[in-house]
Amino acid sequence: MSKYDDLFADTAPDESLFVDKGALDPLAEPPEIVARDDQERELATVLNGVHDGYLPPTVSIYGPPGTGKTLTTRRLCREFATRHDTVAVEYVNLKECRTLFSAANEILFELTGEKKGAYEGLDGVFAGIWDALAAYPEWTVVLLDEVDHVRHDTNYDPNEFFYRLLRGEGKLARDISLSVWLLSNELLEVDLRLDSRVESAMSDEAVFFPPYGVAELGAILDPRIDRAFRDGAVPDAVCEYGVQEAARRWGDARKALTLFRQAGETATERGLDRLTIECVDTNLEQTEREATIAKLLALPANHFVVLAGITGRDQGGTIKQPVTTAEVHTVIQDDAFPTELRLGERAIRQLVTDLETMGLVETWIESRGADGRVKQLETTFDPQWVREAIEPYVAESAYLAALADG
Ligand SMILES: Nc1ncnc2c1ncn2[C@@H]1O[C@H](COP(=O)(O)OP(=O)(O)OP(=O)(O)O)[C@@H](O)[C@H]1O
Repeated sequence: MSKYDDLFADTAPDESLFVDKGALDPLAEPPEIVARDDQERELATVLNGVHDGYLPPTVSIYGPPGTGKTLTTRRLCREFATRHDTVAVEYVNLKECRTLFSAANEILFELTGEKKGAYEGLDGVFAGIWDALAAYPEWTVVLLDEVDHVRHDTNYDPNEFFYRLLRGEGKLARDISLSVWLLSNELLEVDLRLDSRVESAMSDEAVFFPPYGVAELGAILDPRIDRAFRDGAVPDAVCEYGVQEAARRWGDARKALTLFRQAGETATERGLDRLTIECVDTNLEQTEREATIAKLLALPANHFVVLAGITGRDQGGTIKQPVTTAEVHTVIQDDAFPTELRLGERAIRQLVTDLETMGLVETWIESRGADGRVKQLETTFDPQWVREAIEPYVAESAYLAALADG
């Protein structure tokens, strides 16, 4: 017997509680969308506008992560398009786009399978988009997912981008009927601080996806847990407990699926023949930690600097929270940022508001008697996680580099 026979025998999942772990993969398309009847109806009503000769120039689809925005919107549009030759749907994810140019190029790529070189500029890319759409059916719906990811880049003025997309000359000249559906966590007008020129070109059509409650998460998870685990491996009480905790903490289907996968892995590692509440508890924190760190890794550098300032250490080396904006300012003002990028108190306040909107920071006002009222800041998660996510940001600032060394 080679050592690999032993190794494979050792790691073979014969004691596993799973029969089809893939059923808990959040990326796997579920056969049925459940618990989103209201949103499906709203979206279907908008699409049916083609029968009256109208689709809104924009539709905002917004809500917190893992609430089914992408799944529901894509499926509904696809189903509608297969029933109507006059309608085409294209899906573009802008998550990786760091500039206005790359975002536009990504749309072009979806339409044509090709991208333009940088020398053709934004004008060249938009010309390509209008050329492509001229050959499309009468109505085109373009779904722009994670459009909020590109917002803070120095090269990116969302106003410029949206104005071209909605009012571009090439589009108007060719009478192209384009409906741009914007998927994001926040309502874009608020989030991107769009100017009135762009706002007037957008419609106020919006569909909100709220966090899932217990009953909704249960309806999503039950069939997938059934498929994923061996018969009897997930007692009802444990299933209910996990669903309740996932709903109370997150309302996020993606995290809830991950929680049950990890809890199943824990039970298997421990040689148990069924999932226990303890297995779920062990992974609640773990799931939260992974999801938060993923969020931290996607933050623009300035936001991360402020967050690091909120989780600075005191003289004794322990992380001090809560802190005030002034304290954050003091901590990070010695930074070796180029002067023009150094963050003043006003910029810090704005960044804190962003972080609060993203659910990473909470703030409250404390009365200090004669000293007046002071705003206090605190992370909504274990501040130590900021240190765990620091590596990719280290080159951005001397302050972060010092923290990473420390
Ligand atoms: N209503 C639902 N019915 C069945 N499965 C669902 C439902 N909602 C979410 N899911 C599951 O959760 C996964 C994540 O959902 P989705 O990607 O649509 O969330 P989202 O709101 O677009 O999230 P984000 O804002 O992070 O992009 C889906 O791929 C699917 O597996």
